[in-house]
Amino acid sequence: MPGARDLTVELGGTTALSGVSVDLPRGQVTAVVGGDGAGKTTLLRALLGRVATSGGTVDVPPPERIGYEPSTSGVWPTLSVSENVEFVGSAYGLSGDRLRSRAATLLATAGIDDVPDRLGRDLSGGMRQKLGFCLAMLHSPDLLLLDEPSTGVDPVSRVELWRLVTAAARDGASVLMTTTYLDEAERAATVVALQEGRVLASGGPDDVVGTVPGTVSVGDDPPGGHRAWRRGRSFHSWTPDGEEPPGRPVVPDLEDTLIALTLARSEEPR
Ligand SMILES: Nc1ncnc2c1ncn2[C@@H]1O[C@H](COP(=O)(O)OP(=O)(O)OP(=O)(O)O)[C@@H](O)[C@H]1O
Repeated sequence: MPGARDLTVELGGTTALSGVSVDLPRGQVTAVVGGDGAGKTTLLRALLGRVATSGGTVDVPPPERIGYEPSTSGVWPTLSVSENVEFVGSAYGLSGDRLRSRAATLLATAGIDDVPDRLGRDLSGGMRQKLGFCLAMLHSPDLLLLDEPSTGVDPVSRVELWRLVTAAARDGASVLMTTTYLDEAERAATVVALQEGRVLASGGPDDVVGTVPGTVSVGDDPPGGHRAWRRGRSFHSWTPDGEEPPGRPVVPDLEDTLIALTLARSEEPR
């Protein structure tokens, strides 16, 4: 199965990844989540072989069977939509009717088949990300790596992008996407949460939620201390085992879980 084992990457004196493992089964979406600097992009770059690893192994298809959408979308700003397709398609060795029919299907599914002459730089953020996705998919890759495809995209376009991502998996690709949106990650088959280059949690979303130690509780008022966070109009907080929760216990969602795990880890003896 494609994936990586015990990956360690050092970048300019920083340990960007430390002992990270990820399985990438065909037909499944794996979501990599984590805050700024957690190591998400480095993981993608290590899978692509674009960054030197100092430990661990990577097992992925050959480069021509991988599709990659960088966080900047990969769309060429001074080329039109059609020109982007032709340019990227030719880099994959696609041309003529084969390229045209593949591109037509992808662009229509993405809902961006009506602006063939618009320049990349004149597309809205959501349209640009959707075109970037189509470009990464042109050659029907076996492994699709998407770096924050939905960041800065409006909620409707995010739903459409998610539909494209799941369709790619349904067609048999292994899909790995990084995201800062936990509602998206909750719908993936597997979530890998990174923190400071290490795996904070990994598994099916429900399994990850089940790993919270202690209690997550909800209350209307901030309970004070650093163990509380705002959720809508309420405050959630995490309490270690053996301590009285300040509010009513709730079943945590993925967001609560990752905050609680981070708090629990920060209180572990070093
Ligand atoms: N070229 C580099 N030289 C030195 N350190 C780097 C380099 N690239 C990344 N890093 C560091 O490696 C760590 C992981 O960075 P990475 O870009 O993978 O995180 P990320 O989770 O993708 O974050 P973001 O969402 O902010 O891009 C960070 O501490 C970052 O500062």
